[in-house]
Amino acid sequence: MASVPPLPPYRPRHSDAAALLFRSPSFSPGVSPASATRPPRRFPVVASARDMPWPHVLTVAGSDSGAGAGIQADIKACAALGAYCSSVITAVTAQNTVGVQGVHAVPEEFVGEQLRSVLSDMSVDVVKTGMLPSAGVVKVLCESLRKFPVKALVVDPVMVSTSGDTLSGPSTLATYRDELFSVADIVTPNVKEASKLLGDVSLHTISDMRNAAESIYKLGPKYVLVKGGDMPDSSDAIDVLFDGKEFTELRGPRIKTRNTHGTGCTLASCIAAELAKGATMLHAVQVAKKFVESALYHSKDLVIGNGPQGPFDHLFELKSPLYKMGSLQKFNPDNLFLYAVTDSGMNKKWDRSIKDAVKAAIEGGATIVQLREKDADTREFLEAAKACVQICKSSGVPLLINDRIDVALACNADGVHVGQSDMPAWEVRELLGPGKIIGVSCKTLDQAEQAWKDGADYIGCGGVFPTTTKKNNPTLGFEGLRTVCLASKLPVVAIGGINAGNAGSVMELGFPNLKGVAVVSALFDQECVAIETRNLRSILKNACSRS
Ligand SMILES: Cc1ncc(COP(=O)(O)OP(=O)(O)O)c(N)n1
Ligand SMILES: Cc1nc(C(=O)O)sc1CCOP(=O)(O)O
Ligand SMILES: [Mg+2]
Repeated sequence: MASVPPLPPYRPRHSDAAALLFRSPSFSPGVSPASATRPPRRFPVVASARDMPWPHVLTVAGSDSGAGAGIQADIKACAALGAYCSSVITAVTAQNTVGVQGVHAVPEEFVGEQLRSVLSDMSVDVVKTGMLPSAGVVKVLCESLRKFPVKALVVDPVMVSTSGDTLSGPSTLATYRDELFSVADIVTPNVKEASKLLGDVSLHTISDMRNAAESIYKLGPKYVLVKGGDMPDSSDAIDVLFDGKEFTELRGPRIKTRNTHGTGCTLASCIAAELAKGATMLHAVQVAKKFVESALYHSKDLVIGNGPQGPFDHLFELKSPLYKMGSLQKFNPDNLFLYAVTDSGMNKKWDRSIKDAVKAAIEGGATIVQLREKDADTREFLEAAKACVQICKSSGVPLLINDRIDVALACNADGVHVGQSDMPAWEVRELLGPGKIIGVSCKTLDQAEQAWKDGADYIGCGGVFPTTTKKNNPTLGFEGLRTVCLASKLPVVAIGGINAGNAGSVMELGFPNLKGVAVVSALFDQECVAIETRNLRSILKNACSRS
């Protein structure tokens, strides 16, 4: 795989932001010198700490002196995702970027005592396990969980470190399988661990991973996630999630870096943090995977230690203070089904506000909305965008902003759509963080490949038909759309000249990743937006049932 584009040189942006917020020791909100001519800014009154739930993960794992993995990684991962993380230490390891030099197990009784201290006092939502060095420790943990039940148990079956060192022996393996898996909500082995758990079966393909997930599922957990990050022959990092009925393949680009120490611990801790926040398992796994991918990406050139495996930066967000991880929206490609793109000229022509246009499109069944307001004033646009964020949020419809990353950040939209002459998608990802939706316009297979590498979530491909809405837009036709769909690893939405008369023929093309159509004039250059949207939606549904 070609390498991802280089990051720009490190700029301590957080210190700029801090400088703005905390100008001087005497700074107090609303009376900074710069605000002398502005009305004082009011900060919301925060509820007392007792009133605020704090999602709580307890990690039961080993300490890593190098702090890339183990307890240290778990605490950093949970903190990054906004969960509190308490810790029960099962072993103290001497390790660094070269490998594990020594392991000193904590006596089982003392593991029990730590568990009792935390579980009897603090309201733990989710327990996450890492290194459990002996069968005795597994038993002590199971006993504690019977006494102090929690909402979910995430088991990362750490048996071999990424450097290849054994962290728990064969007798522990049997206890793991017999006692811990049956009470686990999810077990997250990598391929090496899955192979060990199943008696050293060899795992080389996705189909092997699926079979392994199915076999481990039979040992009792509600979900199994077999992680393919170590599979050598793929340019993507593919994980397989199995819930006893369905397999979900989670795909991400493989980030080329030596700094991968602690990815397993981090992924499991992120899953635990999201579950503690109330996420579904699929959402938790998706967020966790995206988090690890982003952390690796942002840390790929960092240097700590001389060994082959370095740690990565869990708190990379601190360098990009604009990230809003707290508002992570799960992107569902099915949202692209009926994509309504607004147009300021058309709104003016029909004497409608942006807000009314969006309301009507949602009423008619639009599944995602993009504000494409090319000639609105920035202030007017931002006000309208903020109102639309509220409308869309209350209907569960994602709202994206065309071109304007600044507006998207200011109104906390769900994401942006950019084209080939706008800010590159990887820069957009840098600014928006891993949780936002990014769409990129692509007309060629190279552009589609680049969009994937840049971390986009979907591509818009067109013009499928001639359009008067976008000037000088080349028409690709069905053949061009087909070429891009076949090359794209991302879901695709078709755009350009699509209307009630031809939308059915687009959907009937039936390319698996062609998820819907994006439309401007057929919805917004019309007298009744809601009626046109409803009509188009039913045409699309009929076409899908035919193809
Ligand atoms: C869904 C979708 N696809 C393509 C575009 C076009 O974006 P871009 O090429 O940046 O052109 P402008 O919209 O900025 O004129 C889109 N907006 N939405
Ligand atoms: C905004 C846009 N992007 C296109 C592309 O090909 O990338 S075509 C287009 C305009 C689509 O408007 P209408 O639905 O009115 O034809
Ligand atoms: Mg653009």
